[in-house]
Amino acid sequence: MISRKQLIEQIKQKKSFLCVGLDTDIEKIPAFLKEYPDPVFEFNKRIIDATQDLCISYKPNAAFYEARGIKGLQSLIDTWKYLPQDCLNIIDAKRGDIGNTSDMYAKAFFNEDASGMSFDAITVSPYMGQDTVNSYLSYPGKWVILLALTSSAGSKDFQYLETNQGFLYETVIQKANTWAGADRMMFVVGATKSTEFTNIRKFAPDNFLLVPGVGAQGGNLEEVCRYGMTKDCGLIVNASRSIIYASNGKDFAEAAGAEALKIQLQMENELEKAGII
Ligand SMILES: O=c1ccn([C@@H]2O[C@H](COP(=O)(O)O)[C@@H](O)[C@H]2O)c(=O)[nH]1
Repeated sequence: MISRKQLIEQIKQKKSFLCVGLDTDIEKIPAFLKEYPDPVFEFNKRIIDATQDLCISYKPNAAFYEARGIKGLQSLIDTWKYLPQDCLNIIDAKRGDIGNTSDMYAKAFFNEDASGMSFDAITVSPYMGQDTVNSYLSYPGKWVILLALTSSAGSKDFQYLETNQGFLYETVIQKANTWAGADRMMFVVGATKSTEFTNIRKFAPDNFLLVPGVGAQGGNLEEVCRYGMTKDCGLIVNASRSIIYASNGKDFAEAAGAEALKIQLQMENELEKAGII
């Protein structure tokens, strides 16, 4: 469990607001790891060892684990157990369903006694409304990270539709902020949408934003910070492929560490510019 206060402290202490995405594809990891009983866990473990001083968050994407059935679930459980407890550990699951089904999703990812895992935060789709989000909020101290303006090209299909209260994504943010405070609710905003951050801050002045899309998707970290950073930082910027697949050789963990360090140094610079550290 990590509170807003602890998150802000971690950012200042580590001079970083980096989230390392564990989108671990068994087809893409170095061949020599296949000798280990669980190559995916071994890969994640070494990535975590190489990056934990440089980031404040980890985000396994559930799809990469669920796609491998029982073995994948075991890799996810073992990875969760290995994640540093001072980091905000996010399961990127993008769930959303009626209440009793959401209760089961929440149990799967938040209730260690039931499933063997208890992440600090989960990504959730807002499409089905408040009753479908309450299940996650009923776990004290856990975070909901609601999809608002995604990094995908298809974000234009629905998220920019006009509603009585502006674009649909603006309505999502305004409504969801009546469901929980900025100590429990975050929003996903893609780094590829950096020019929208000024607008988003009108509706989400205090919320942390989970920002995927730097690295492999080409988002610009400096612009994200210019338009999206708050006095507490307010940003958790994710990079997955650019870090974890920085090398496909024996040096993959070292290369991941070097890539994470590059981003952390940029972040340190941005935090200094903003007078946060
Ligand atoms: O709008 C969104 C929401 C989630 N994602 C997820 O973030 C990572 C990005 O990975 P990269 O390799 O750094 O591109 C991945 O898990 C996506 O599912 C997103 O990209 N955009």
